[in-house]
Amino acid sequence: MSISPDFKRNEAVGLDLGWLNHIHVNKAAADRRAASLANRRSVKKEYQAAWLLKAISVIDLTTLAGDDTPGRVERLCRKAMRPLRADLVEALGVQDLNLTTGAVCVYHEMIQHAVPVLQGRLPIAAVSTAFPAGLSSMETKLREIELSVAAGASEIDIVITRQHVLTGNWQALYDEMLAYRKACGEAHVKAILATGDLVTLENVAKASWVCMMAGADFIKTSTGKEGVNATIPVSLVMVRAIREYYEQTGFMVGYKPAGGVSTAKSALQYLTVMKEELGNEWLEPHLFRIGASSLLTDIERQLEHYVTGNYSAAHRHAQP
Ligand SMILES: O=C[C@H](O)COP(=O)(O)O
Repeated sequence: MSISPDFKRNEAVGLDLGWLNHIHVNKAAADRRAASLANRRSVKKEYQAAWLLKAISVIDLTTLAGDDTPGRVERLCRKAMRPLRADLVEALGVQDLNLTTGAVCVYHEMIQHAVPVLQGRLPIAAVSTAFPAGLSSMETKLREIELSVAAGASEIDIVITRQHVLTGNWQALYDEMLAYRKACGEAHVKAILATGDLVTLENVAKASWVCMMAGADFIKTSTGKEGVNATIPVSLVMVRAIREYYEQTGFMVGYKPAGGVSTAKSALQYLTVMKEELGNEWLEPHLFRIGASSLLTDIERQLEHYVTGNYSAAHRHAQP
């Protein structure tokens, strides 16, 4: 991650149940705001290409499939380092940008195949802690984090234990998150809330707060494996929690919508949410990522249309 030297990493501030008791989510208002974002053109047409390039720079280019192979991961890494076809880079006149995605995101076992291709030029995010359900022993999950960091991951995407949220056991969630944060050491930790499993937006808000209070560097919506993954209403709740946490503590926590974000249009909506709710500072890769496996293909297609006026079939674009 390119982080400015004075960036102050979030630290555990202690579990304050008083903050949680104040949380109230107006679901109807969140839904209305989400609908207004979906219905309006989020970015003026003349700026769309620039915004799509920005979107590419914050993608955690992901492959998290049971049939992942070393070859697939190596292709993914090469794509992450050169996410746009050379002719499009030239036509857009953005050779000097040296555009890359924000990171690649893989299973622990695949880190070893990403390392030689990326050679430290891009962060490797690993999903550790028994992704996606997280239902292994704590000892196993902490060991997995340590092994992922030792193998070369500089970002760890952990999954929380959903039952702690569903039973209101905030102390257990705090303790778990704190232990993960400690096991990560210098590696940054993204807390996956699996919001599709959490039933209410109030639970999403409370889980966001507890994970931030326990030192999460990012809060992330989903594993991509829940029935419902990233949505705009959930994002509004989470980014507002990030804003309030910043107002209370001075710590800037990052946000990562993930799962089902596959169109350029939806990426622009998430960028708009970040810009309007948190401001331009939160549009940089150290504070914003989009976890996605197929989004880049659609963005490349839209940029080709911008350059040539035509769409080519999606299969013509290199799939990671
Ligand atoms: O963390 C990222 C997600 O697992 C990717 O989900 P996706 O395949 O729906 O883009």
